[in-house]
Formats: sequence, structure tokens, C-alpha cells
Amino acid sequence: MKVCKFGGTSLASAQQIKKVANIITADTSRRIVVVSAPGKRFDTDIKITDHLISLADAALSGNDTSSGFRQIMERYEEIISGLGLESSLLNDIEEDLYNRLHSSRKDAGLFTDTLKASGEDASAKLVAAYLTATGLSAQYCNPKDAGLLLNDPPAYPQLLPEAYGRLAALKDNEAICVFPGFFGFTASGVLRTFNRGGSDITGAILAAAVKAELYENFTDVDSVFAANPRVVDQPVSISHMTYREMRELSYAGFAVLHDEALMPAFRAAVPVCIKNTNNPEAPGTMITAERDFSEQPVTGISADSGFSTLYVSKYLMNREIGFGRKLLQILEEEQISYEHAPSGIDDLSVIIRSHQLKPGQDARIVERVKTELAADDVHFRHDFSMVVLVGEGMRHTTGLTARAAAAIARTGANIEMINQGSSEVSLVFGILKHDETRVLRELYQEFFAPVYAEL
Ligand SMILES: Nc1ncnc2c1ncn2[C@@H]1O[C@H](COP(=O)(O)OP(=O)(O)O)[C@@H](O)[C@H]1O
Ligand SMILES: N[C@@H](CC(=O)OP(=O)(O)O)C(=O)O
Repeated sequence: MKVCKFGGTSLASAQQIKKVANIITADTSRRIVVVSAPGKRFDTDIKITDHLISLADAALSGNDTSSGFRQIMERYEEIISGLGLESSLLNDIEEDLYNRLHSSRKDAGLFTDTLKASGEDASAKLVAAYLTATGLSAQYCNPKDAGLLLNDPPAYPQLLPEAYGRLAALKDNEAICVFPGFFGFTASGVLRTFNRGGSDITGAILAAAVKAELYENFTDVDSVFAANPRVVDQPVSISHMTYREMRELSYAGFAVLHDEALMPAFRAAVPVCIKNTNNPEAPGTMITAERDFSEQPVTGISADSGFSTLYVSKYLMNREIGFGRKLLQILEEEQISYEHAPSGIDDLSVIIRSHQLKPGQDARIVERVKTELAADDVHFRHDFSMVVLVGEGMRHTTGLTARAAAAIARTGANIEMINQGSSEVSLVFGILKHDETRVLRELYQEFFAPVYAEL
């Protein structure tokens, strides 16, 4: 049995949904189909999920919601008529959206989640109806009935491990199960979404639960490339990589697969294949626990912006027992998680995702660290990017950091931070955001241009 997930671009229009149906029809082992909300039809288009977030924002701030509501319904109307489906389905979707919009707004986050999730829910109903219309036996599956149980807010949304047992029953479904991605329910029945791109996680969870032979993740590119194709011109394809490599790359910018989608597949030893809905014959990228040794030490290079650094200096910091704990405790109390924490004898930098900082919070944290820890120098710096080189072969290769540092130096960018050795498969460079594109292209040239030369 295979679990297939189709991303927003694969469901953006009636024409795309027809391709999805052909893919499912072509292989009878594709029994569980996880869908995202309709995504972008063209570069400047707006995803249904973004429309839904705007609609929730408008409702919460007491603004007009009618035009946002209409725009969303127009997308569904176009899809339903393009697929020749009954208009009663459109009425059901409209009624459902209306009810969600008029549900309790007491908890703004949960209200927004309820609206956001409607995109995936409507998509699953549409796809199930279309598959049925083409003669397949297919059924919409409700995550609540199926038992996709999540932890309670405000903790970061995660599956409760006991959910796997109930979800395993999906493999006994007679009909093809069309399952909305991106959301689940707490034990008390409250709807919660994963964070953006989270339908990939749903797909991985179901694949693990039913112990699928393969988790196919259909998107709009033939494979995972060694660098973001929007930044590097025609990067080389990766035919095979490990879960660890993909996790590190998707953590920092490879938007093609959510980084949290790797662990469920890894734990259940389900191979993952990234494939293209627009070119399903292409072999795609296989992701497994091991891969054959290759001459190429670096598998991929990713880059992501939106980082801030909290720099703390205190003479004899290395002798002060508990300094690091106290610093991290301040961040914990401020509800901030951290990504890296490189340190020296008297200095420590804590790198965080900037979006977590509320207005004025950085100044408050600086003040707290200064007074509570009697630090000599404390300041925040913003607008950093992390560039990450990833490859299973890296730890066996000498001189790699020197090559990467020399390539970065050629761009004129300054290396603000290096994190090497914490992970066996990655090497992280902190640089200023405005250097990111140049650095990524130069690193790509350094490690992948010889591949072109050999072709
Ligand atoms: N290294 C990479 N390899 C392939 N695609 C990448 C990479 N980095 C970023 N992407 C982008 O990821 C996109 C696919 O992810 P996404 O937009 O989330 O698709 P979907 O709608 O199918 O979920 C591609 O169109 C591509 O632009
Ligand atoms: N629709 C949600 C969840 C998702 O996974 O979408 P996509 O598969 O289009 O990345 C989002 O936009 O975040």
C-alpha cells in the first residue's frame, strides 16, 4: 500500500485535479491520498490557505469579510464546474465555511486554525467526489473519526503517539481514503493545524501508521535539487538521499518537503519519494535511511533568512556554573526557542528565529540578561541567514570547511558564525541576509560546478 500526498500546486485547478486522478488510477496500490488546499495556479496567485488566513484576520479585527469569502468560493466554484461535479458540493463547502466564520472567536488562534483547515477539508471532499465520478471507489476521511489526535495548545502541535494505533485501521478501508492534510483534533475535540506546509506531516503520519511500502509526496518539480531552483539556475537533481540529509535541508529552506515529515517516516522505515504531478513518469527523489556511497561529499546546500543573534559577553563566563542555563531560562520565560548556541570563553551567542520576537521584546531580553546575569555586553543583531551544507559524506572529507569558507570569502561576505560538528551531516554558516543569494550561488559553484564539467 502506498500513501500519496498532493501539495497545493497539484490541486490548484480542475486541470491539476484531473492529473491527480490519473496518477491514482495508474497504480492500484495508491490507497490513501492526503491533500492540501488548492495552491497557486501561477506565480502571483494566492493560495487558498493565505486567503483563509486573511479572512480570519478580517473577522478578528471586525473588518468586512464578504469579499474575502466570495474570492474563496469563486476558486471552489471554478474547480467544481471544471470537474463537472454537482453544485450541491459547492453548497456544502459554502455552508461549512460560513459556519466556521461564525464560530467562536474567543480564542483567536483556534478560530484561525478552524478557518485555515477548511481549505484542506474542502479539497478532500472535492477530490473524493471527483475520483468517485471517474468510477473509482473513493471516500472522504475525517481526521476526527480516523483519530488524528494532537496535543493541547499552547504547546507546539504534535501527534499524540497513541494515535498511530487508531490510524492504522485506515489500511483496512475498502475504498480509497481521501484524507485532508494539515490538521487534527485534541482529545477534547478542538481542531488544531500543524504549521505551514503541514500536509506533508499528515502524509508521513498516515504512511507510518499503516506501514506503507512507500510515501509518495507529489509536488511541482521533478526532484529535489541540490539547491533552491529559484535561486540557482538549473541545479543538479538529487536521485537518492537519506532522511537525515532531507531533514537538515528542509529545516533551512528546501520548501519542497516539511522538515517534520521525515521523523514519522524514518521511525517506521517508510521510504519517501518526491515526485512531480506534472511529470509523474520522472523517477523523482528517493529518501531512505541509507544510501550508496558517492564521491560527492555535499548533497545539497540550503539557505534560510529570518534569524537574530543574542550576543552575550561576560568575563569568566566559562568559570560560572549555570550561566548557560540561566540565560536559556530567560529565553524560556520569554517563550523563545533557540536554533544554535555557539560559544567562546567569555562569550555566547544564541541564534533564534526572529519571528518569535514581539515588538520591544528584544530590548526587554537584553535588559534582563544584563541585570539578572550581570553580563558585560549584551545585544541583539537581526537580519541573519543560515546557509547549510548537507551531506552524509562530509564527515569523511577533509578540507571541506576551508573550501566553503574560501568560497564565501570570494563573495566579500563576512562569516558571522560557524556551527560545525554538532550534526554529523551538516555545516552551518551564519551570514547577513543581504549576502545570502551571492553566497548560495558561490557555494553551489564550488561544490557542484565540477559535476557539470564532467557531464
Ligand atoms: N532544493 C529544492 N528542490 C526542489 N524544489 C525546491 C527546492 N527548494 C525550494 N524548492 C521549491 O519547492 C517548491 C515545491 O514546494 P511547495 O511549493 O510547498 O509545493 P506543494 O504545493 O506541492 O506543496 C518547488 O516549486 C520549488 O520552487
Ligand atoms: N495548505 C497549507 C498546508 C500545506 O501543506 O500546503 P502545501 O502542500 O501547498 O505546502 C499551507 O499552505 O501551509
